[in-house]
Amino acid sequence: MLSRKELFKDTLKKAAHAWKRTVELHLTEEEANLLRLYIDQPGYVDLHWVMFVPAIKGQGTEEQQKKWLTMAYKFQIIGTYAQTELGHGSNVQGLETTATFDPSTDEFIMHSPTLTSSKWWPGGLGKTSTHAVVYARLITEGKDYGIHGFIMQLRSLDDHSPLPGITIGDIGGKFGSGAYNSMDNGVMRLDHVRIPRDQMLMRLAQVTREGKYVHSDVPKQLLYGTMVYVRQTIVADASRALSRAVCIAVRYGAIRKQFGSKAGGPETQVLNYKTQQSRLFPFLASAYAFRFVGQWLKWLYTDVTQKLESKDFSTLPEAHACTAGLKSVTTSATADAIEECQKLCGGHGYLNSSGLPELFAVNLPACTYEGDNVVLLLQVARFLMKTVSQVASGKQPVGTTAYMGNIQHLMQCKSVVNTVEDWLNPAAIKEVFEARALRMAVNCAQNISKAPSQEEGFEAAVAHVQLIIVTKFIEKLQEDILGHGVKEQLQKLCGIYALHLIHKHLGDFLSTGCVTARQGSLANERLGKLYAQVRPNAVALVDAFDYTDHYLGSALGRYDGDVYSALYKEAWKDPLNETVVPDGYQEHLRPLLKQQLKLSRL
Ligand SMILES: CC(C)(COP(=O)(O)OP(=O)(O)OC[C@H]1O[C@@H](n2cnc3c(N)ncnc32)[C@H](O)[C@@H]1OP(=O)(O)O)[C@@H](O)C(=O)NCCC(=O)NCCSC(=O)/C=C/CC(=O)O
Ligand SMILES: Cc1cc2nc3c(=O)[nH]c(=O)nc-3n(C[C@H](O)[C@H](O)[C@H](O)COP(=O)(O)OP(=O)(O)OC[C@H]3O[C@@H](n4cnc5c(N)ncnc54)[C@H](O)[C@@H]3O)c2cc1C
Repeated sequence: MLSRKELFKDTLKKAAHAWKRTVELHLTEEEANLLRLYIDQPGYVDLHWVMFVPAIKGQGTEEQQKKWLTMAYKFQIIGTYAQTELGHGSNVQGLETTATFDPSTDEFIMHSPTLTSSKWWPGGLGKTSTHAVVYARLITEGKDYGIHGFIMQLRSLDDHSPLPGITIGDIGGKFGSGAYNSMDNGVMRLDHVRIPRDQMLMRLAQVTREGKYVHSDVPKQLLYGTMVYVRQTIVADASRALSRAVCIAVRYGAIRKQFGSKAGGPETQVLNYKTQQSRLFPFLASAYAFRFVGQWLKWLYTDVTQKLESKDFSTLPEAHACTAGLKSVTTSATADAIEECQKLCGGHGYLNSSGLPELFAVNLPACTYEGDNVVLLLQVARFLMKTVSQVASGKQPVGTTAYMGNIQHLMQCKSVVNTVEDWLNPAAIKEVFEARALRMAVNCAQNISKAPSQEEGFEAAVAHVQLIIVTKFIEKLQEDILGHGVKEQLQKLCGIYALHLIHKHLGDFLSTGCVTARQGSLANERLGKLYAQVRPNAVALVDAFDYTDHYLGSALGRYDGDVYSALYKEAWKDPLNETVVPDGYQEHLRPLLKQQLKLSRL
């Protein structure tokens, strides 16, 4: 087991190799990220590509982009994204770091005025990054203009030592033993560090030589643009992580046999048990659902970015709501699913050699970074409340809230489901999800009008996001899908995804009158039938993810199913097994045993 310092050094070696190959092969950002996925390290290349570069692209002027991105693409500098502080992470407007303009020297003075203003968490900040985009309160002419981004050099490019006025280090070990512990999430304090005025990212606003603050014609929300970008990538990451865990649990469930042997015959595959299927197959369906909605979200983000370039900001609120909501719902579901997949594999799921503990440790923080999942859902609730009031004033909603324009019908419709088979009808499913989401949003708006609260709407936001995921799965099935019988299997998985949500949130559907108790029971009955129908193809459906054993990193999820010899082989690799008599026996165990033996002979 490597120490944290050895783990860090090993990861730095891998990351430096990845960067070298990135430059030598002239990789694009997309390709560099794929390379990062292959080495499967949430290391330094993450923040450099995923946040430092996008922040400069989104908030820098053309001139600033030209200057800084040229160096960043060639890895002449290594950047991170320093926004969160010890005292504030969710509340960006509450950040305390200051950037005070000094007209006498044409510089900003970057300072950490309090302990809680210490930058805290930025990945790669502790030991690796030479530069950062630092978010701070811009103060000029004695006035505080709120949070803006500034490019700062942190370390010497000669010997990597911190620059004067900068105290910088690692925040210490984190949950889990692997990847995130190889990452130097850092702490940084600034003691009146001066930077040139032109290192303020000036696309959104600028400060003139005289110190005048000038806001540009782009919405201030573009300050948050980098987080929108990352959140849409996180949905794809979640679908990948979930499909890895499901692949391991399904393959192992097909190999593992427990009980059920008759007359000395073979025991039963645990994947045949209904309890195993009802716990695992919704995750299999979710893995496909999140992959499809992630593909759609990537299209939405690209479309919004193109519109922004032509100064069309009309879809920015929708992009924020969709990226925030989908990041929240998919990462929470994925973290819960990976933990459950560990349990679905019994004791062996708890072994590091199963690959599941590390998968859990690396993906659990996704519920927090890039925005705490509750805080992000409250942003979606805010967006929904604005939409409901716009509908009330006669404005026709568009995009993912277009269904709210059908308010007359959806507020009173009754589900058309009368038989188990009716629950296979995508139109019936979509209408039930639309009605639930709309009715919950309207109920929330009515409650807020009676008693305004920032925290109303959490459940309505979940209902809206789940509707988006179900809708995108249904739309995916309306496309041409290659492969004999593939569409039929995906239709079953779409049914499982939607009906397991009805089962899980039946209270919502009943309390808003979208389904009756009988229809709810028919949904459960249909769900059980779908599990049985998917069982014969479950292994094929996870093989379809096409993960190599190397990438899966699991003795339980091996393609060849040779689980027990793999577990046994892995066990002997453990350092504890380097000696048959363990270190410590002579000092601690032997004296006790000898002493007790002697006493027993007296
Ligand atoms: C919670 C936030 C959004 C609160 O923002 P704030 O300005 O304080 O208040 P409002 O809620 O009133 O928002 C004002 C206005 O702006 C809109 N808006 C908010 N965010 C965005 C956005 N991203 N894009 C577009 N528009 C946005 C909002 O809808 C309001 O518009 P109205 O028309 O309704 O007025 C904010 O504090 C926030 O985002 N908090 C989360 C912080 C966060 O995500 N931090 C991540 C740090 S980086 C990180 O974690 C890296 C991890 C490393 C790794 O990934 O490995
Ligand atoms: C592994 C990892 C890597 C990270 N990397 C970076 C990085 O590279 N750069 C960077 O800048 N940051 C980074 N972060 C920090 C991360 O962005 C923040 O931790 C995250 O935004 C959550 O903010 P917080 O820690 O302040 O949580 P808090 O907001 O303090 O959350 C604590 C609790 O309060 C609740 N809460 C907060 N506000 C409200 C509200 N208004 N209503 C209801 N409940 C509320 C939350 O739901 C949560 O349950 C990283 C974090 C982690 C874990």
